[in-house]
Amino acid sequence: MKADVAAGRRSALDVLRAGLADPEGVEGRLRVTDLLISVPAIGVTKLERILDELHISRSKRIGGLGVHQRERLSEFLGTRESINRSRRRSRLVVLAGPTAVGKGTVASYIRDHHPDVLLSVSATTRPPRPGEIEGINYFFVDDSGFDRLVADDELLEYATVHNSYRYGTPRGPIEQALASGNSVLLEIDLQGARQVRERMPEATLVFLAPPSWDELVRRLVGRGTEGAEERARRLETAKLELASQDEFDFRVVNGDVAEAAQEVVELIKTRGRSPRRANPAAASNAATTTRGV
Ligand SMILES: Nc1ncnc2c1ncn2[C@@H]1O[C@H](COP(=O)(O)OP(=O)(O)OP(=O)(O)O)[C@@H](O)[C@H]1O
Ligand SMILES: Nc1nc2c(ncn2[C@@H]2O[C@H](COP(=O)(O)O)[C@@H](O)[C@H]2O)c(=O)[nH]1
Repeated sequence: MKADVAAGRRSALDVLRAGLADPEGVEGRLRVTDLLISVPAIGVTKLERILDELHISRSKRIGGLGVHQRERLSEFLGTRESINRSRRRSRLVVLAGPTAVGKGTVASYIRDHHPDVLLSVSATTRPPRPGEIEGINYFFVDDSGFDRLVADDELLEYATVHNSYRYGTPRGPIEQALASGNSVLLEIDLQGARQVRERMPEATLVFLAPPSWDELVRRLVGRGTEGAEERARRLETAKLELASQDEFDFRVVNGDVAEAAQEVVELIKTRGRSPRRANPAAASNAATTTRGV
């Protein structure tokens, strides 16, 4: 029975209800500690705190709970289950990868074709490029505006990218979207991806890889938005980013924008998490998802 709860085959609330209905039955004789510890993400430390908050002693069995203890435990498990349900439905996916690989292009394609996925809009101290729109591409702020966002803890993560400008992910819209069961896509750099992993370990990290180094350089030069010095700086960072692929859950090669976007959307919409390591197999010209092994 405990194994059923741990594996998600039966909810802890169902077991509690069965135990209360039949105090002498199998569920009724189950200790509350055993019930709680079988709930995913409740470990020994949390267990102590929860028992204290519910005013239930360690030795209590479900069938022996008093009226108020029953109410408190039912409410606790009910709330926990509804939070878990909404977390299971929603996903946070981080798309990272070297400069000019096409992160922004793939992310915009997803925004335009999959309006159900929230594409996070970052704050940055970088000045707008021609055609970039405030609130769509970025929230453009000056240094003191960015300092304020940091001081007010309004950013989920932030970093100085390519040793030049600061970029950060506003926390509020993401928390709102996840709480209401929607999926969120962050298009950020490697430092930011690492911070998100630290703060939200349930996030899925996707590495967008170029078909080849030469193609990456072609895309950067072809975009024409950076001078030679800035391009050189970005390519230096790119080498470090390419070397970090193993930290990601999945690797998608951006050969064709629509195909790469489709691969990312499938990762957003499907459930299972991968083991941590992405396979840095040779890149191909097509979008290719490589699962962690
Ligand atoms: N699959 C693709 N095939 C050919 N060109 C592409 C592809 N994807 C993106 N590009 C082009 O590559 C250039 C860089 O793309 P984009 O600006 O989206 O990269 P990025 O990863 O967001 O870069 P950065 O990290 O520097 O902001 C753009 O000119 C874009 O049109
Ligand atoms: N850590 C973060 N990195 C971000 C964020 N938004 C964008 N980025 C990354 O910055 C570089 C440069 O972007 P560009 O628009 O100036 O070319 C790129 O790698 C983006 O992914 C963010 O919120 N946090």
